[in-house]
Amino acid sequence: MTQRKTREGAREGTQRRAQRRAVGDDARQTAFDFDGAAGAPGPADALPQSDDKAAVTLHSPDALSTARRDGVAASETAINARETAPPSGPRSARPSAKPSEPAFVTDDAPASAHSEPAAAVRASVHASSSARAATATAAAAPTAPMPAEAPEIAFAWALASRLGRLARRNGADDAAVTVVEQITAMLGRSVALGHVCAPFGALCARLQLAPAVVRRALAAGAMLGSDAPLVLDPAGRLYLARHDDAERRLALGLLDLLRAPPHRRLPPSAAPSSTDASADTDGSANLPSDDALVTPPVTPLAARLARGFGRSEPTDASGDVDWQQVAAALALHSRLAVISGGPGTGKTTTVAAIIACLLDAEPELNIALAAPTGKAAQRMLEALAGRARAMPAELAARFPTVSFTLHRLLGTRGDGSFRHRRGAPLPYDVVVVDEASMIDLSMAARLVDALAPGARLILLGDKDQLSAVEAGAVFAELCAQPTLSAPLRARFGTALGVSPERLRQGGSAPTVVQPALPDTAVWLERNYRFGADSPIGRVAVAVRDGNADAARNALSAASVADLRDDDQQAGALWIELAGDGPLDPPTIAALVEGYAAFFRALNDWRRLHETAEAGPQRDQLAAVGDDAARFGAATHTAGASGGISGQGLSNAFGNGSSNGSSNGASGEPQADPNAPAAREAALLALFDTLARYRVLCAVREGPRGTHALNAAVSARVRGLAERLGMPTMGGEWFAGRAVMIARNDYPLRLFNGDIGITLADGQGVLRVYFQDAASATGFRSLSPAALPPLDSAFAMTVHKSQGSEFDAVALVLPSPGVRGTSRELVYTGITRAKRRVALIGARSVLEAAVTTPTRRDSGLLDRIRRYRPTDHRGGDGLAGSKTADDGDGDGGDSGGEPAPAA
Ligand SMILES: Nc1ncnc2c1ncn2[C@@H]1O[C@H](COP(=O)(O)OP(=O)(O)OP(=O)(O)O)[C@@H](O)[C@H]1O
Repeated sequence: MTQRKTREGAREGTQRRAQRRAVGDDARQTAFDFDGAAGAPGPADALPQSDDKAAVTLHSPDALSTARRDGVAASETAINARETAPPSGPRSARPSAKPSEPAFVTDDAPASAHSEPAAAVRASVHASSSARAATATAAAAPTAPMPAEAPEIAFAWALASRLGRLARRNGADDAAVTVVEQITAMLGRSVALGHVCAPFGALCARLQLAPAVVRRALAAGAMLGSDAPLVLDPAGRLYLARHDDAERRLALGLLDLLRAPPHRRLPPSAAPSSTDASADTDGSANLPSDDALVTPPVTPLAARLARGFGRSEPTDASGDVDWQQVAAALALHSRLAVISGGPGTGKTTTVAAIIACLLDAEPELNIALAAPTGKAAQRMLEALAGRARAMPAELAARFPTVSFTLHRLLGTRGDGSFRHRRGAPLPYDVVVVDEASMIDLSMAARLVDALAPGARLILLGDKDQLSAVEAGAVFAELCAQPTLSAPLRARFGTALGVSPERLRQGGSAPTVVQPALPDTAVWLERNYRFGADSPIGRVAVAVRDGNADAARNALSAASVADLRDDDQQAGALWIELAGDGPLDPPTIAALVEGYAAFFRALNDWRRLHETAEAGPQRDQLAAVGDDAARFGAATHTAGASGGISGQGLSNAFGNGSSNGSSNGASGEPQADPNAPAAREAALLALFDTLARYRVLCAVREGPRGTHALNAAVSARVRGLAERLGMPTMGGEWFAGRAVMIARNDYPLRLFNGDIGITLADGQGVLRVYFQDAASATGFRSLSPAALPPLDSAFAMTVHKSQGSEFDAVALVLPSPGVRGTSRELVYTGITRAKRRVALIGARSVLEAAVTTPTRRDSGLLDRIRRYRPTDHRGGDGLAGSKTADDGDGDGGDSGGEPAPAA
């Protein structure tokens, strides 16, 4: 008996794990967590191997982001997984069963399958063959080879296939399974494109099926309800359960942040006593003061801000509203501050002032700096360290000295869970996150969950940049309506000496509907770096505003020859490229020459490792220079060689000015080659010069994608390395190859986006060098064979460039007709440039991108509004709202959707 129960439990456990895998859930995503109710876990190998493999490949968050980034590769992975998945039901109903079978078409379902929903489905389906065809094309994956740019189709197909099988196992008949497949294919496609949810009514309309029919089919497959893979919310949004769970936790967490004022994590006995709010002389005596809990004695807000910003006067002499100060005041007041601004609008300046104000009041405050990528985290730390140096020494000494990636901050474990979460919070009083527009929904929920009670969260970012690769646009949503309540406007207006009426922005006029999260967001719109008349600033604003004419006017028409300008004159260039094929050789040669300073630094490194006399080296260089000069002459005259020009190469290798290398790029090396300092200086010069310039692409694939351009640039660099006698290894490794890590590797402490440079070590062996703040030298090197997946880094996607800045950027638009550009992408690419940006492509592509903003479906703000009214129930009001929402799976059936049509 006991044995039978154990076997049954094991079977049930296996089944439940299989279900969970089927929708790509994992132990962290608890909304669809069967374990609480499951029997004893079954043997791990109970599932067919192919089933396991497919589920893991297709649905882990990493897989989805990889799918979106990797185009063909991901599609192929998904297809392989689909094709290796075992059959699970009658052949006629399996979308994956037969390549030639049109996916998601119900006509050939067996007649015996007719249930009531099946009959309705069948009737609708017969009436809508064109809709079926459209659906199969747009959402459900075709069985023909996938187009390279359609990883979302592969994901949609795989999800549909999984959930179709799950529905069948749950007892749905063929027709209901077909509906499940169709609707989940469309949902999967939306999710893969970054939406958190999809409008159920619109999905039904596209299928030309009544919502009631679809709901009954979903119910027949046990797709909705407790522990089910899908959730339909009261407003008619269809979610994957894990996204519903993440959105719910995030909404509740954000409301929780706003419910109580900030306070420190001090034990009660050590906590400072409260201070009378009336001591605050800035006119806010009736407001609950943030200072009351944390800062005895309270300093007037105006004085605090003036000190934090290092000004003698609190108010802006021009009489304009100083939104940096407003943002800082908000961050001091509230536990949540969302500060959005483009590059150069003063986000770093503002957050430095906020930290100074907080540390000034509470020297022991624990502050964490974090960002979604290692690069962005490092940039923030360096920028803040720079600001701290201008502050009083005792204050500067208390500034944070480390920064984290979000994964590191939260403590990613090998099994994919996180050390810090609700119940095991982060040991910080303040968490500052830069580049927050890159945070997806799941990470945002985890971050908010992991905050200590009373801790503050300060999010910095640019709402107009690309959103996260994964589902969600949390940052843009949170700062969509930057609205200050009347009491705060009064308080801040008094402190800053401006009328409260002027403290409105983003169209937050009095008539605007109440925002979901007032008193949390501020936009910084004045650009202190570019100035109103700078070409980069003008074109960035025009693109941001969707004004294609203004964008065109702000760009200067240029030719490929202008790209060769090694001095990288400031400006915003437009280089028209007709046709849709690969870039022509002169254009590629010009793009390569952008790396001239890097090549000079590379040559310095080589010289440090030469054992031969200087004479032969110069001879060798001269020979290479001659060779290239011939190439260059051909390029200039015939315009077709694709070589590096004589001018470019002679600059690159020591005959030109030495603006690339810190240890003297021209002539002989100026440092003792055996001194570690000389090696470090040469390495630093390599990283510095590499960081000055980058070729950015909208897409990876295609003739104007990163793969093609990396191959073209790499071929040139490799050729140079060979001619200089620098080592190469196999087909892809050569001295001078710049690489970018494509996947986090925690044991190696390498993270997605980390940049390395391949160089010969003292023994002439190729190693990849990385900057490493933890190392005494500032660098470390690893064997190429030890590295996680990587790409060459001479050309990178705009997505990958987020969080980085370069002096000069060449932004290559895709060929006409290739999807992948958007307003946000072009804006993000342009704003990576500090001095010069060159846009290269077809006019039609630029115009289409500028006029195509990205919109992401989400229920976050609605959910916050929905949960909010329960706030005044008292006690754990927000938790009460959770209960109301928990029933969404079933509740959705009754709320938000029209009554079932007969
Ligand atoms: N209120 C101000 N008055 C004058 N100069 C300012 C002001 N705020 C910022 N700056 C200057 O503008 C430049 C850009 O500021 P900051 O680095 O803070 O902007 P940012 O938004 O963090 O830029 P990025 O996103 O590119 O890092 C800096 O040189 C800074 O000193």
